[in-house]
Amino acid sequence: MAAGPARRRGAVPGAPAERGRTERMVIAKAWVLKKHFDGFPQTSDFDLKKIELPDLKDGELLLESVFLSVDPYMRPYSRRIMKEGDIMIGTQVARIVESKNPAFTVGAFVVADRGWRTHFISDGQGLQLLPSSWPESLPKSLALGTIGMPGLTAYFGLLEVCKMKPGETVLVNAAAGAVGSVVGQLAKIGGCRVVGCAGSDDKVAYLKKIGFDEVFNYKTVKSLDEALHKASPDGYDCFFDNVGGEFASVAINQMKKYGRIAVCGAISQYNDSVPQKGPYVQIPMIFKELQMEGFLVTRWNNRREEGLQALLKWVVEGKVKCHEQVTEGFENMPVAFIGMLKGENLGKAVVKV
Ligand SMILES: NC(=O)C1=CN([C@@H]2O[C@H](COP(=O)(O)OP(=O)(O)OC[C@H]3O[C@@H](n4cnc5c(N)ncnc54)[C@H](OP(=O)(O)O)[C@@H]3O)[C@@H](O)[C@H]2O)C=CC1
Ligand SMILES: CCCCCCC/C=C/C=O
Repeated sequence: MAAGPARRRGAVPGAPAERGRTERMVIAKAWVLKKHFDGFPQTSDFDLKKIELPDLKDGELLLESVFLSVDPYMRPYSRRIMKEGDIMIGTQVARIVESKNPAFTVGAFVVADRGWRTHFISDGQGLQLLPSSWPESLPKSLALGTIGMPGLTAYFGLLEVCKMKPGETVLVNAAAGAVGSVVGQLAKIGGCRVVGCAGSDDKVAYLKKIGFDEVFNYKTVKSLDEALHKASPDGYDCFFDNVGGEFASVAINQMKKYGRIAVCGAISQYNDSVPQKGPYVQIPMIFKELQMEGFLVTRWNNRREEGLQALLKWVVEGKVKCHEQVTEGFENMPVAFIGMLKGENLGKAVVKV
């Protein structure tokens, strides 16, 4: 790893999860969506609840979350799949603390998809054990980032959607984030020239350190169009778009003929109450004969192991560097989520319970 985890300044260390134990009674804490987000999420949109967990039945296990992920998709998905009062969606690295299921050993770590909660009971379905070759020295939180869903998004988006080839020029925005930082490093491994854009000078410095060829702060350049042109006067073969909106509208005009655009995310639009209007993509698409493809990482669920093994190997070999923005304390989940949407994270934003 290039750098150790960054601790959010001013974060309140989390109190240990409450265990009102009589025999095995566990009281889980969970964050629920109190009110659907309207514009930018507010801490008042969330409520912290306590849930008493029942005793384990045969075949079940009790898990405690150790790290939880805060991801941009939670913002648009909340409207699509959640109702007010639901526990916030999300994934965690969790440790098995009790097991009445012979397939799962106490002490093992898994990636689970059980939302913003400190403890939960599972029958084992859907739990993903960390790869057996995971080195003891490697932070398990990386299973939510570089060696997890965001890393897989970079891997499949570049290989299968951008179809990058050695010698090509790749553009990626939100480049210092969980997906973008992996996109740039994989593109370098693949023999490409990489241009990245990020929203602070610290992020720009980090991207240079991990091998990006050209980087700029999109918030301080006078003209995005000029900055993109200066970074690659011949244009771009591949554009891995994490941002959408105005950035994408400008960048599309700098694509080379037959360029490929992987539409991965549109974070600049997730908090809009009123949808943004054009410019529209058709004219550059036609005259540059571009391919533009939206994708969800889940399309390659059947190749998850392949992707994770490749990412783990590159991380262990030091070819892919990782940075994490660790917020301490389950109580700070909403703060960490909102901070990530504001761009406060360098690398993957996670919460340590
Ligand atoms: N299609 C798929 O399957 C998946 C898609 N995604 C998408 O990939 C993108 C990146 O996700 P992830 O790496 O997890 O998140 P990041 O770790 O990159 O965190 C989000 C970053 O987005 C940037 N950002 C926030 N608001 C804006 C804005 N208005 N304009 C430009 N940049 C902004 C900020 O960086 P900065 O300081 O540079 O502005 C912020 O740090 C998201 O759009 C997400 O939805 C993620 C996973 C899977
Ligand atoms: C349970 C994890 C689901 C991950 C799906 C990620 C799709 C992301 C889309 C946009 O951010």
